[in-house]
Amino acid sequence: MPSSDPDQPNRATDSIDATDTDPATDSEASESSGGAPPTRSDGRDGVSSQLGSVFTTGASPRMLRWRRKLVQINELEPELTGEDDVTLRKRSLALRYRAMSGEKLASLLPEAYALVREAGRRALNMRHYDVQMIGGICLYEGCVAEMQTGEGKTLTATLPLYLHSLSGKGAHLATVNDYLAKRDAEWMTPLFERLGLTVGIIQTADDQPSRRKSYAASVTYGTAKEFGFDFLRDRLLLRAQNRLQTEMLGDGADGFSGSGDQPVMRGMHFCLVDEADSILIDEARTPLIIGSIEDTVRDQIVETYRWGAEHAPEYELDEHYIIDDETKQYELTAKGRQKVRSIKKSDLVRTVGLVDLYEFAERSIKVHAEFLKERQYVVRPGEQGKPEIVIVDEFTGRLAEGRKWRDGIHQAIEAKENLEISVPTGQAARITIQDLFLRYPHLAGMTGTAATSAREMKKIYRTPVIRVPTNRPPRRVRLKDNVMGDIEKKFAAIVEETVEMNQTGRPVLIGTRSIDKSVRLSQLLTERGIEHKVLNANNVEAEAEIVEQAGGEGKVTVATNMAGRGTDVKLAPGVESKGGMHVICTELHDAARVDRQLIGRCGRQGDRGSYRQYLSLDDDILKGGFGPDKAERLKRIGETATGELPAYAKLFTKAQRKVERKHFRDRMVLLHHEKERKKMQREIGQDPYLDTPD
Ligand SMILES: Nc1ncnc2c1ncn2[C@@H]1O[C@H](COP(=O)(O)OP(=O)(O)OP(=O)(O)O)[C@@H](O)[C@H]1O
Repeated sequence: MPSSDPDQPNRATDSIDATDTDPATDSEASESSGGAPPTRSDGRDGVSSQLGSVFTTGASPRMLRWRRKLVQINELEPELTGEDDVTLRKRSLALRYRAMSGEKLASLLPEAYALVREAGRRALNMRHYDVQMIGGICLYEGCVAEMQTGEGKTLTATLPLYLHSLSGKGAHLATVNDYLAKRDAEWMTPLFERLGLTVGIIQTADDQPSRRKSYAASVTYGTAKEFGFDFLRDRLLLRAQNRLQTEMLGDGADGFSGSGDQPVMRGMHFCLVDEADSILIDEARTPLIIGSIEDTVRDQIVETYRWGAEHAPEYELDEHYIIDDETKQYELTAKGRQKVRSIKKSDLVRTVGLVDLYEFAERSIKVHAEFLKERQYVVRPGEQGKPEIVIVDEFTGRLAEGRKWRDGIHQAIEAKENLEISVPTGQAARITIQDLFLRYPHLAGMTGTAATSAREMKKIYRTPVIRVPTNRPPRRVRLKDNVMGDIEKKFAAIVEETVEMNQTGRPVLIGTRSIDKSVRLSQLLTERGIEHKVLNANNVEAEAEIVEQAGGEGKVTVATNMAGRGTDVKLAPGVESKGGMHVICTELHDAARVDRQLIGRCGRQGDRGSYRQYLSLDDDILKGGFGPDKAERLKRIGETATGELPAYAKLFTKAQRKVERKHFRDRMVLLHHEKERKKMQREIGQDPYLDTPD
């Protein structure tokens, strides 16, 4: 559905009022407000008591509306449970038919969600909890659902993916890496298959035909990056085939003529972004760029220039070519074209199309006849001593440094002079992650830690952030922050705490801000004889495995905070009764949500767990927040101070807020500039994704 303004598509969200999550709220407050134990239903109206607490007086109209939907879904359950697999599938097909005939997805939601829940129960032995249904409804309505880590985002995602796929335009799930895309897709495939859906997985190494097949599936899992590159490649293809006329064609999904190569995507309809904070906020500015010329094509072009130059002296005026009096164009005669076809060619040149070869020959002949060394140009040593062509200005006779002839003339001269041929590699297409996701008419996100970026999400993507209650009351304990004078004292205290925890058998996870700090801590732990594993962002698959095992008895893991993201830390038997996992945060990050991500590794799904934040007066965050002068003063205080310094604790969160605000402003400025650039380009008839400045 092309929207009138391709950059501001109409979202499926209802009126987006104040966010339900207050970014300034102390996140811990909600963690302790657990409520009732995990029961399936409180027996009153089929809604679990866990949710009951959410819908008490003061609940927003939106929440009350969702609750009514949930009741409808739950009412369908007994009926569906009694039906066999074939009937379930038939129901699913009937829903698809209704959606394709134009019935509103919102009206199909209760039955669709009840079906997905039943399919999950049968195929995966996982019945969506009521809180997951609420998460699913919130995602369908175009929100970012903040669900605590370990609450089952993977299963929740199946709900909106299924519902949106019914309209037959595809539903995408964007993750942060190939590994997670594959793992989640394979995990959820049995559920989708029960309902007659197909699942596609995009991996970086996939070729075009297999990508096309994956996008043709009902639901497609892949990384944000691959979705972006496929969008760009398709757009380049459409332009090459003259099928992309104006930006107003939207994503080019409609009206293909059907000849030649086909794009791999069949449009961008709905995208659910996993780890939304990381993809939509942290990566927002990352540009995805496709070079205009691939290496093999480049080699082919270079060889064809050389082939042209080598044979140019053999062509005779009037016999092989003529010069148009008016346009001064060089044109091959029939005999000239015959000559082009018959002269010897290397394997690479032979693969060039004939029409192109004629053009190469004509250009080389023109250059041979008209462009004379020491007249129109000179050859001089350029950068790094390599000889290069410098144009002689025809009016002033001076050297025009840095200027180049266009339309391949410059390269043809380089070939004639046997110099290195400067085939441009420039950007052919470019899009930022932010722009990419703004192109989806329906966008939603899931994350464990969006509360701190709620304002930004809403402002940029118009996706309100909704905190979804946990299925089981969280029992994560925050231990008092520990402020030390400097990093050495801080690390020493961290090692002591690790030793103590280790003696009780509880697993410890230590998060650092950088790789070198994780290496330093690892050294100190080794000196104390503590066995441990170190993780940094090198091998995602191996890391996922280590993180998974980090919940073993007496395990110590040091990790940069991004390591092993999206992987479930499972507590080994017996660890829970010892107090669960203990997480040590060694420093504040620029974004509070990164800290919360680390904290979320413990106390998953109602498990016990604890964490402590360590800080020191020489932490980077102080410099980022208050500037070098104040940071230096604090550092000096820290150097002489001994013991804990609790009076300074508040300073750190203040600094973090300042840094967050600065990053936020930067991102808004980028958004503004990008918008202006695109507007300007459209006004002059350019494509903002393909006509990119080099
Ligand atoms: N409805 C359910 N019934 C039974 N088990 C469930 C259910 N939902 C989730 N789980 C289990 O909870 C665990 C965590 O699920 P998942 O990995 O999707 O969490 P997550 O929210 O994505 O966590 P993270 O933020 O770390 O990525 C899984 O082991 C899954 O099997």
